[in-house]
Amino acid sequence: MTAVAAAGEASEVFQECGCKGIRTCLICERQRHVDPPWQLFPQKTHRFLYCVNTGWAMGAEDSDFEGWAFPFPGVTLIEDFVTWEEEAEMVRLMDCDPWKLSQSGRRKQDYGPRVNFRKQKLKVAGFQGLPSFSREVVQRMGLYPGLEDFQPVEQCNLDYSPERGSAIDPHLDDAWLWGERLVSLNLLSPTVMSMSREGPGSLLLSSAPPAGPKDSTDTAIAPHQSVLCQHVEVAISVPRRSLLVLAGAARHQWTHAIHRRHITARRVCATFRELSAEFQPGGRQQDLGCELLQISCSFQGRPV
Ligand SMILES: O=C(O)CCC(=O)C(=O)O
Ligand SMILES: [Fe+2]
Repeated sequence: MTAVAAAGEASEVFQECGCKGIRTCLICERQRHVDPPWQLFPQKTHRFLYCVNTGWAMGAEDSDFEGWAFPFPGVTLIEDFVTWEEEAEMVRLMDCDPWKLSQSGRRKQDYGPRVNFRKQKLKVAGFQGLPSFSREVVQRMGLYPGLEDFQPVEQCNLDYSPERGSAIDPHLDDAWLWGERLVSLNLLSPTVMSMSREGPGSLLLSSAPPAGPKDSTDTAIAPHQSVLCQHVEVAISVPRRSLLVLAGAARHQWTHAIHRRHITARRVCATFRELSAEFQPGGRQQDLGCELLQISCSFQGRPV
């Protein structure tokens, strides 16, 4: 047997995770005796914390920009979206179905059409809709301002654990098939969604607004400064049982990620996605969109 064949076989034998390419988790890092890539090249990051009351990103304590802030539109956080009992029942039902190994120590269950994003192709066959246990939570979403017309056609459950070193690298969600709002329900433990923007770019900072309600801040007279920075990160604290909606700039201009250090206990997240304009009435693929929507809201789904 050649060395290459032996190595190939060995990696199959040891493959207990779903990592590929540059992605790693604690399991494969231990087996391969490697460090995670993000530890090799630490970069200077300007850290901000998202304030739910003002909708601003505030310079972190003891950072270069403490006391400074900038508006961070496109984030909605709804606390206590499900009760403790609903949370327990949802996770119990999810655990009745198998979880598939995924990248970076995550496990996954997907209820949606099969999609090849690179080729922009999708298959309806096999998709039976969202699971029945989500009917009530999806209906509840429609009661909140900004979500009245939200009709998801995909639910993706992700399971994170500190033992596996689960995380999700900074990324933007697809915008060919998936629409404006990304809605995720955060279950079992709190976490932090890290929004980032790679520079070089300038940031227009104002002296931090008071932590009052979103529209009550008069920033016109506040001191301003424009700063050039390479790597900016805005941390959004996401409580257990809350619903996080990303839209607008938070959806399209800032990547989102969950760092390993922000998974401190088992966390299950259910992300709901709607169709893009291309698949909505008036769009080029409206018929396909209509078919997907009908299947989705039958709530007879099994994981695909
Ligand atoms: O776990 C999360 O909250 C984010 C998941 C996510 O970004 C994704 O599935 O695209
Ligand atoms: Fe995402």
